[in-house]
Amino acid sequence: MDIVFSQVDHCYMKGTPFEKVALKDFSLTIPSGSFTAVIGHTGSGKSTFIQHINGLLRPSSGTVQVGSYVIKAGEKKVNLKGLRKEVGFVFQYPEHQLFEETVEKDITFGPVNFGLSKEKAQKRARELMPLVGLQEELLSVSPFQLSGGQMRRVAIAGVLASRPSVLVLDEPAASLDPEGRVNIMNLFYDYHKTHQTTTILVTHHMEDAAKYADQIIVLHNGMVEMIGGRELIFERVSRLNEIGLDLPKSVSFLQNIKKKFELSEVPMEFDVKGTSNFLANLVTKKGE
Ligand SMILES: Nc1ncnc2c1ncn2[C@@H]1O[C@H](COP(=O)(O)OP(=O)(O)OP(=O)(O)O)[C@@H](O)[C@H]1O
Repeated sequence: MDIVFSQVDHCYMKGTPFEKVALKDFSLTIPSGSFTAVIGHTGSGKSTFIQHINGLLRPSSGTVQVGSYVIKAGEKKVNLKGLRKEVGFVFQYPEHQLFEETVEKDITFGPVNFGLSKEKAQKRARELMPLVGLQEELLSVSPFQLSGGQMRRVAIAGVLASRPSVLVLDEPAASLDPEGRVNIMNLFYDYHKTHQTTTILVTHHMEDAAKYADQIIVLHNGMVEMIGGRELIFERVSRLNEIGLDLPKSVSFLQNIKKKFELSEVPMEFDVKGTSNFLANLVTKKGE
């Protein structure tokens, strides 16, 4: 599903002394099936932006279009239930949203609520367990008996169980150790590749933006500061620094190599472990 924002403004507490314009003249397109990273310093508007994608927030002016769903400022008639089935959200600490007596009930809650039969939802839950790295036997236990990492995986399975066309990830690996974060991020990346899900990742981790995203959106003061592929974004080092963002280490390393050896181009492509494909090829060639 393409996602198109056209001249969107969002103002909190409009008409009060606390009025705050959080998005200004926001226009962009997220192509269907892409992996987009959204970066920006604290308060730049990332959360406000993503909450427009499933109608949790509505534009104060302008239009948000998600596939065939159109949310126009001032218009109330939108089929939000249909839209929310299509757009899955994984917030920070998704495990805090678990509430059912068993893992299976938690995973099947969303799809059953959206009208899928209990049997079909249970089948999906069984299929999802290995995909999120959990044993099927855990379906019958209480999610509150599990470890924090397992609970997070249950919550993620619960979002995937509704088979969303768009997956919005708001720092889904928050608080995990480096290995845990790589595992969770690779899970989402594999899911995105297999199902062609339009994936939007909000992150403070520039490395994750470099590693996974086809498109990067940089926000600053509620506005789209930059939008484009890695090469385009990471070339603008001084502007990124000005707005409080650092280059990912892997990217600055590659740029130093480019400068030192006076290379015309060094492709900014990384495998899922974050290894530069360019450097890996060089090493292989040298060893041949
Ligand atoms: N409910 C609200 N009421 C009033 N102002 C708000 C509200 N939510 C956010 N804001 C303000 O809107 C601006 C954008 O906030 P937003 O949470 O979208 O930024 P963010 O980039 O997601 O920040 P962070 O990285 O800290 O999560 C900030 O100035 C924030 O203080």
